[in-house]
Amino acid sequence: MSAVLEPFDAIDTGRDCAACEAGDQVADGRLAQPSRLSVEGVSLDYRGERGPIRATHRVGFDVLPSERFVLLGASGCGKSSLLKAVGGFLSPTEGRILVDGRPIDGPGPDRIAVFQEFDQLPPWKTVLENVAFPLIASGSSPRKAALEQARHWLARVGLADFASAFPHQLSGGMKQRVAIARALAMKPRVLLMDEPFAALDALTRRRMQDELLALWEQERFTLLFVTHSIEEALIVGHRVLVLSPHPGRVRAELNAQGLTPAQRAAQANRIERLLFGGPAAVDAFSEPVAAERAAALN
Ligand SMILES: Nc1ncnc2c1ncn2[C@@H]1O[C@H](COP(=O)(O)OP(=O)(O)OP(=O)(O)O)[C@@H](O)[C@H]1O
Repeated sequence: MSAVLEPFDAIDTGRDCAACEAGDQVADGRLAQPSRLSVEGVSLDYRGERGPIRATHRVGFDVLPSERFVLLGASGCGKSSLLKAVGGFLSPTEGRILVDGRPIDGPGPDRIAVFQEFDQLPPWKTVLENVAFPLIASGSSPRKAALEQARHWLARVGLADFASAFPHQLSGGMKQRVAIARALAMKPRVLLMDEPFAALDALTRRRMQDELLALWEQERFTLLFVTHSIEEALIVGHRVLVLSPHPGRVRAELNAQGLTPAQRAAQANRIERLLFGGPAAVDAFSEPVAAERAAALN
């Protein structure tokens, strides 16, 4: 198998990604300047009964400002753990995580997460209160301004008419839109999404992916998105980091931007081989990609 990269395998360093250079195109200045996220050689361990459980082993990647970056891998490869670590809820055993060159020190409003669960919204609060609550609780905005911001973001996700509804009155997709509005209202520098659409039916999931991309077109936030769906990774991501099974290690970093349908199908096949095809696939993809990426960064 040839180790030569085809054009759509080339690492996207952001130079041909208009969006990645669009830190100054944030709509109305409503979101904070998108940040660069660097994960450097991060190993994550949990305390198990019989000693530490290694979730990821020396994982490294860079997410450029306004880039959509996807972590893809089988169940248990450490995707959520990486997101928790970037969120500041889990400290690396080795390696470090930086936002705009500064090591993170615990959770912060610059990194906000949206999860898969529908019950991430307190059920006793209205939709409007749910979106405004973190702004008020964190002291980011006084109540009146927070409610205004919340209305703005609800309109952005198409839920202006549901401000007074309670979460149980919404569909799964609508609840996820509320969660996205709530996250974006905090003006994060990096938006973290952990399988946000995994619990939705196929049609709603597809629509939500399109809506997320449309929202990103307007707001150009830096996005770190976790999924175990190859299809979703190629729809959502500019780049996709493929992780090996437990403990997660980087198998390859692949371009997912600007692909024709045929290229996307080929890329999906490659990812499938990377995930399930054994060491040959690693030789064919990981090493040249890693080398090219290193060269591009130096
Ligand atoms: N709180 C915890 N305590 C002990 N081990 C944990 C804990 N959370 C995760 N792990 C272990 O760490 C590894 C990685 O888990 P993680 O949830 O990050 O994987 P994942 O790729 O997100 O999986 P999934 O796609 O199923 O959500 C797994 O082996 C898991 O059992």
